[in-house]
Amino acid sequence: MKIAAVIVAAGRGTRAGAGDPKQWRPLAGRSSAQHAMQVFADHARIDRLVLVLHPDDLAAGNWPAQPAADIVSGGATRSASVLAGLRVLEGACDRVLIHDAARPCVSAQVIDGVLAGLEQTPAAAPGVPVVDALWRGENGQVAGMVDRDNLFRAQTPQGFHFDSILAAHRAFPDGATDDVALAQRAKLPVTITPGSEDNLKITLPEDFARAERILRERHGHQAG
Ligand SMILES: Nc1ccn([C@@H]2O[C@H](COP(=O)(O)OP(=O)(O)OP(=O)(O)O)[C@@H](O)[C@H]2O)c(=O)n1
Ligand SMILES: C[C@](O)(CO)[C@H](O)COP(=O)(O)O
Repeated sequence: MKIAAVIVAAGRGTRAGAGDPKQWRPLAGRSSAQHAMQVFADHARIDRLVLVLHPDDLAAGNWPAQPAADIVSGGATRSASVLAGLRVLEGACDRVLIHDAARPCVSAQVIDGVLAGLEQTPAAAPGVPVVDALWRGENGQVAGMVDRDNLFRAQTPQGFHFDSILAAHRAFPDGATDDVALAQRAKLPVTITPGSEDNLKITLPEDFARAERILRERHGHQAG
């Protein structure tokens, strides 16, 4: 059983504010992309890593030498970037985990959960149950309550039987917000596996400080 991970790092991080793209800014001594890649590189069951880069970063030679990965140029959308990563793995793996470079605090436990989920269904991904009450707002006022039962916040890595997700990407070239959404369009059953509050995606400027705190606690003095 060959298992690969595709780390998508071809976005520009516009919501994270000015400066370098979020996946390349230093966090506890390394970039977010490098932290994320290292967790997959250190995992005993992952055989190969693919890093998908923005064409500008590729042209400028802006990516970490370690850990070792196949380097691929991404597309204008997240789905296009994922497909570029999948293409280089065709015929070379049985399972693939697709992960955001902007989620630096992923853990081996979250990865293990996804791999266990893939024993049940062709797709599996981590989710965190919604615990807060949910309101629907209109013009700044509460207009109603939304039932929180059975709602989850989606995370990555999202895992798949390789041939199933490649076929889904090819069948729906217009893409979807993430690979689970695409799997849903392709009618693949998706097992929800345990996510983690720590496995945040850096999206807004305030997310950097939270990710840095988690990484410093995890790595202690080694993180610099
Ligand atoms: N064309 C794209 C767009 C996104 N991503 C990657 O997909 C992940 C999650 O996407 P998101 O948080 O939306 O990243 P950005 O598109 O970079 O952010 P923004 O929407 O704020 O510009 C990130 O690791 C990002 O680099 C990608 O590889 N290719
Ligand atoms: C893939 C993802 O991280 C799952 O939570 C997410 O869909 C990325 O895009 P978003 O635009 O920030 O929702």
